[in-house]
Amino acid sequence: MQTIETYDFKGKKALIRVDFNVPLNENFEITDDTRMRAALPTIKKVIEKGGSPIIMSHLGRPKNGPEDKFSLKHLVKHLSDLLDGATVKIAPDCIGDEAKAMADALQPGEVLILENLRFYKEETGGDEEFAGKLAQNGDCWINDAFGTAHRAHASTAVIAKFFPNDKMFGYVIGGELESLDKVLASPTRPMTAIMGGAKVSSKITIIENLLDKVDNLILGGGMTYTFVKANGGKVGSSICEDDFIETAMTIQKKAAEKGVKLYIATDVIAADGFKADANTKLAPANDIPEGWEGLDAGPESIAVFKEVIENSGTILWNGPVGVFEFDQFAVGSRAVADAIAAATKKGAFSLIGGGDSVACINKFGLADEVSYISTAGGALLEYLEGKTLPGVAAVRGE
Ligand SMILES: Nc1ncnc2c1ncn2[C@@H]1O[C@H](COP(=O)(O)OP(=O)(O)OP(=O)(O)O)[C@@H](O)[C@H]1O
Ligand SMILES: O=C(O)[C@H](O)COP(=O)(O)O
Repeated sequence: MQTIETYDFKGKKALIRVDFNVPLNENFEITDDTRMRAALPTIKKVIEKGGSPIIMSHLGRPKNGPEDKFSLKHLVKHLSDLLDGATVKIAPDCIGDEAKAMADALQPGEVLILENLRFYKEETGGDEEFAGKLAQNGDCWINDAFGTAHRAHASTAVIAKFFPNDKMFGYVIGGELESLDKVLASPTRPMTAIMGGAKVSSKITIIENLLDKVDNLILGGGMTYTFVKANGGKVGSSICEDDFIETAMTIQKKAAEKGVKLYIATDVIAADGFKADANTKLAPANDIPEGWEGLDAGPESIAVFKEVIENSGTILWNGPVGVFEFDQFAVGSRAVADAIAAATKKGAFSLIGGGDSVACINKFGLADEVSYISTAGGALLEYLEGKTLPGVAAVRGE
């Protein structure tokens, strides 16, 4: 299999599928450029080895063809800044004569971005003819979009057949797989997963699968209350998914059978509304008054979480343990982030994934103090579930 290191890029046009699906504010300014920064080593390497990078990405989920707010033109200036002022051009379309002409005319050191792939429904439809048209813009294909690797789209998977001997992973996917495989295959024990956040239903299967891998499982944030209710507790108006109470019971039973230690928040900061300036009170997690909802972990839970995390060899964090966006409910997530940083300093391997979890660690300024930050949300979780990701399989020729 080719790699960026071995491949000869000299004079070649390298089609790089990246995940530049970054958040934009109402003025089309990028509010978190983690995914763009992550792709820089791959882009720079292609340039350094004499190739011309041609960037392909989606942005958002446009449904009806081209739409200004989903245009990748909003990213051009910032990419140029990140590349120390390199010339970055944008083609008005991702396929067709004009895009091809612009790709052909690229000078050494210049970068071309093709317009949003999802302006064509053929992209998400995995259309082979469309993939072939994209392929005409380059001599090789680098897949570096880990965040989109769980999608079998034209540019993430189908395009591979047009480059049987000229396809490879970029550094983002390479790094993500290496880090995730390390967590999954040979974790330094004890291994601890912290699962919080708000998406109980979409993450509960992952929790079940994680029981085969971890020694400790911390359940916090919005994840707490379905479990508390399953155990007969009163959760007030906390986020809770009644349809998954049965699953929560099964998970607890399985954890006991497998010897996995489960730590569910025992005390919480309850609020009288989902807002930054809500009134608060400390409450037992299983006795939250009607009209109140748990929005952060309490001091007793935080102390236990910290102790477990700081004595772990491998740590996986997905989902904040409180509504960290509101400062008064960020205490638990801050404590978890600090404990992860402390454990990492002592030699633990720490991996953080998920859009809000990454925003959380960035907010606390601790991104440099953890071992690895994943650029992926859904793709990371599917990989952790043991699923084959189409974007990975396509490069490997599986
Ligand atoms: N107790 C709680 N009640 C309600 N919401 C909570 C609670 N604790 C955390 N949250 C919210 O959960 C959200 C994050 O959940 P989510 O499961 O989406 O995590 P994530 O890291 O973004 O992962 P993904 O990328 O898979 O979405 C945050 O916005 C946070 O405010
Ligand atoms: O943000 C993401 O998770 C990726 O960019 C994939 O986006 P999608 O869920 O719209 O396919």
